[in-house]
Amino acid sequence: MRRPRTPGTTGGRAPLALAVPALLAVVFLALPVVGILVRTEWNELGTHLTDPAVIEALELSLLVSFAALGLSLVFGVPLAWVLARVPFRGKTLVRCLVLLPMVLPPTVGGVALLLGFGRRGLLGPWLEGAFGITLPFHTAGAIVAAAFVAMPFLVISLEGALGGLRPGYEETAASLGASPVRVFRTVTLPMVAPGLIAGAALTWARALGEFGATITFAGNLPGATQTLPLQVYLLLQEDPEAATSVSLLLLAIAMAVLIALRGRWAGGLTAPGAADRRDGPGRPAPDEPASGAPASGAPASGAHTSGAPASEVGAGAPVSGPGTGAPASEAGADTRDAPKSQACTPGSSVPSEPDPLPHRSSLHARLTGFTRLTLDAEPGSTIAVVGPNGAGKTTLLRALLGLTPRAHAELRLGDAEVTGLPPHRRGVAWVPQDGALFPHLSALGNTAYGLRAQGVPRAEARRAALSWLERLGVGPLAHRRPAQLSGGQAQRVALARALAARPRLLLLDEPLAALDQTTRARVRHTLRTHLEGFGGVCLIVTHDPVEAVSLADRVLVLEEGRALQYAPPAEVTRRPRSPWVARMLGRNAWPGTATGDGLSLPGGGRLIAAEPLPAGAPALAVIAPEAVSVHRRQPGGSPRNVWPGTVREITATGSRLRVLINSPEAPDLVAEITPQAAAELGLAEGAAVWTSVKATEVSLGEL
Ligand SMILES: Nc1ncnc2c1ncn2[C@@H]1O[C@H](COP(=O)(O)OP(=O)(O)OP(=O)(O)O)[C@@H](O)[C@H]1O
Repeated sequence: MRRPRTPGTTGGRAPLALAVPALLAVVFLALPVVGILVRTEWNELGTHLTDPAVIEALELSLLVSFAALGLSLVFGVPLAWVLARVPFRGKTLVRCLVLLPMVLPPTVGGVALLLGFGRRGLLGPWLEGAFGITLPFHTAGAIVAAAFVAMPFLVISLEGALGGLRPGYEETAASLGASPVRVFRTVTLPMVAPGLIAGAALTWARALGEFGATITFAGNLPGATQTLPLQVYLLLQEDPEAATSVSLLLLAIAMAVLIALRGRWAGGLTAPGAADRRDGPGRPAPDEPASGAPASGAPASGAHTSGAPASEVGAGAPVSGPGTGAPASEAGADTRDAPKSQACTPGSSVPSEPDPLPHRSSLHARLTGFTRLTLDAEPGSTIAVVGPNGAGKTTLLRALLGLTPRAHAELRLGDAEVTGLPPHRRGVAWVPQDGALFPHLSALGNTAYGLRAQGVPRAEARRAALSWLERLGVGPLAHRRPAQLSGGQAQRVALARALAARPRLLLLDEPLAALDQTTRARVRHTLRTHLEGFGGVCLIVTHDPVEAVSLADRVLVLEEGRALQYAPPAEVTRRPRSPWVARMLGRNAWPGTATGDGLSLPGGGRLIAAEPLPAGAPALAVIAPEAVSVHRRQPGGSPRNVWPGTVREITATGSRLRVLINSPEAPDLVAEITPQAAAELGLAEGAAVWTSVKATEVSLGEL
């Protein structure tokens, strides 16, 4: 069997024109190393390396290199973070400064240090006068010289790792209540650990081998600044064999560091987050039913649809007001005073109930900037946010979190005015599209994160977290890392983590987008069940009409940052206010201008409606696909709207067929018919047909 070709390899022999210089390069690099190995007097090695002067230099080298590493960590880590995360003018200049010691000849670096920190340098007299610190000819000087040349390795390596870390992790941590310092300590640092360790190792190795800047700036004083590389230089003149032995020691240390890193720094450093979710929520994977998971096959729709009146929608105008009678508020009222165990989902096996239910909070938000709308919602209600790509759904969520300058939200949650608060103090939990589970924590650690950030003791936080995981049917997976969870399981853990943080407002960004159809129905059911026990307001961004209708009490339709409609799902289904939302709901939607008897279409056609609008108004006609009749011959009789057409596409939806028909006299029309009817009509793609729609089936609404 032939071995598969590694991507990026030629799969054959290297051409001679490349192979020969490549081989010469290897020889060029290897020869000096071989020279040391060959010329070392192995029987004298012990004597040379145990010489008191060598031991003293080795000790000094270790002290200097570790102290330089410490300095680099203390100053370099924050510098790398600022460079990676904070936009500021002059960043390119700062990056050049960081890189400078790497390209500058070390002796020039030493001269520069003298002019900066030396006795007659810019800062030297002040250091000496105020603190009594003299750097040249002191160990402190050797440390400064080593840190100067070595710190860039740490900064560059860590900045690269931070740049590869998606901000979603840190933003989610903040939304769970973690302060910026806590986020840095518990999320950022662990996730960039490989880059940090690699950078630290190289920094240390570079500091250990430092020569030029040290001898120029700090001098060559035995016991104070004479490190091993300086000792080698000295020995080379007095005792070349001993110099070779000490060189071998430094060579061994350098090789050990490189082998430990295994090429991680030099191009092989993978961005954390790229490999951390081998098969996380981003992967559509079957959702193994965990024990305790709610049974599938439960009804997935119609839980919350209601006939609550549609409220007025418009930019800057409240799209809803408290007390609009949304059904969730009624459901919420049922649970408001109920004991916790009753408020929880019936049927979900919850062994213990250590955590209180989240706060009951209403929502009042007024958004300005790219998003311009006012939103009011009752405690316990769920709002589906829908709209075409670029409508501003994510911007709305990020504005509510206080994470974007593109839109500003004046936000009140219950009695709390949170507008001026930073994201971690708002009580707004966010579940991004991919879940953003922290890859270095188990499902339990992830779920306990918010409570720990809020100061809940570890044992209590973990008990509450386990309870939430069990509620969501993933308790048995508590000790798995995110990479060991299927897409559906990871989504449940992400939801448990958000709910466990006891938010007042819950933001779910396409929570089911990554799941396959079967899993989606099951997770949707779980989600709906658990949202029923949630006392705050929940916003769910979705592109899925079933999700919008089955999960939400109200649907917010966005377009270009404005609210086009904010109404219960039944109202949106019956009277969609935009062609996009009508089509999302599977309806035919024709925009046009109202006439005395129906609609005048932009292409010149006409549509007769039983209940016309005042003439001249821009209007949208909505026709349910089931109301479209398909014929092989021109129909006579009562239908007032009849068009000739051609079948363009036939697709199956459940037990029915959707037939897309083009017509020269009208916009595209979708008809939904039974397979039996299609067979009787002999429908096939390209078939010539007639379509008809009764005037009473045309619903007209103002745009
Ligand atoms: N950081 C940004 N800077 C400038 N424009 C942006 C930025 N982020 C988003 N936009 C723009 O703002 C608009 C709204 O974007 P947003 O991501 O909120 O849309 P969305 O409704 O979530 O879209 P989708 O369904 O594709 O996720 C888009 O036109 C987008 O190009």
